[in-house]
Amino acid sequence: MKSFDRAALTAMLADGAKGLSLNLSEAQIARLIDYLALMSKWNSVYNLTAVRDPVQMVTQHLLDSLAAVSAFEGAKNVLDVGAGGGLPGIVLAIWAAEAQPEMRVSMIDTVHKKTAFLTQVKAELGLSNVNVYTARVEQWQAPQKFDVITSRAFAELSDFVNWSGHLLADDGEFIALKGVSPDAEVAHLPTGWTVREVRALQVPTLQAERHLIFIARAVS
Ligand SMILES: C[S@@+](CC[C@H](N)C(=O)[O-])C[C@H]1O[C@@H](n2cnc3c(N)ncnc32)[C@H](O)[C@@H]1O
Repeated sequence: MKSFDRAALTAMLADGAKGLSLNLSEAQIARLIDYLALMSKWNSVYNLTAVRDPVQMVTQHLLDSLAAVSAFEGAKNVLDVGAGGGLPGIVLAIWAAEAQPEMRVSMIDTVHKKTAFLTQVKAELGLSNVNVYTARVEQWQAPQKFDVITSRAFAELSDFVNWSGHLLADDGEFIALKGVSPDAEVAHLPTGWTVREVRALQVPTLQAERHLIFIARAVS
């Protein structure tokens, strides 16, 4: 399906969310599809994703990000580094707006075109729980520290931690969204950091491995 068949995409997303045991409301599903429509519409201008087929976008972007959201339960102040077109940050914010209203989701990217798109998504979807920043994360001083810092398809774990560690609260944690379990990257984590958990994820309709890597400061 190359055209945007809203009803079919909505049904597919609702099925996938059930498969993840996520109790999404009709309003959450509708907002996620609105986001997909914006990404689809603006992709050629903003170069947001190589995935062009809306059906593939449901699986590879929406369900892939939704599979991770339960790991963020209880987080208050989340940063998505290298957010690009908003994955997982926008999906997390749409989920949290109803499920965790006290959560704020900040997104940072170096590319102005991408953060302009994120600002537009925030306005069009009325996501008052979102902040967008344009900067290199390693040079950025945030208004406050974050209790969770996440990324998907951003960098090796050592770079992720080295470049963003100054933004993490003392008792905070990184949650990296990865494909196959990145054992070599885990082995090369910089001193002072420890992997708390590697959690395998099952993404409905996606025939590929997915893992969440939880990293915290090592206790000395
Ligand atoms: C492969 S994309 C992934 C985008 C999104 N997370 C996703 O999964 O679709 C990596 C993103 O990281 C951004 N990026 C690269 N280096 C960065 C840095 N030092 N600070 C902030 N963003 C950076 C790029 O501009 C790009 O949008």
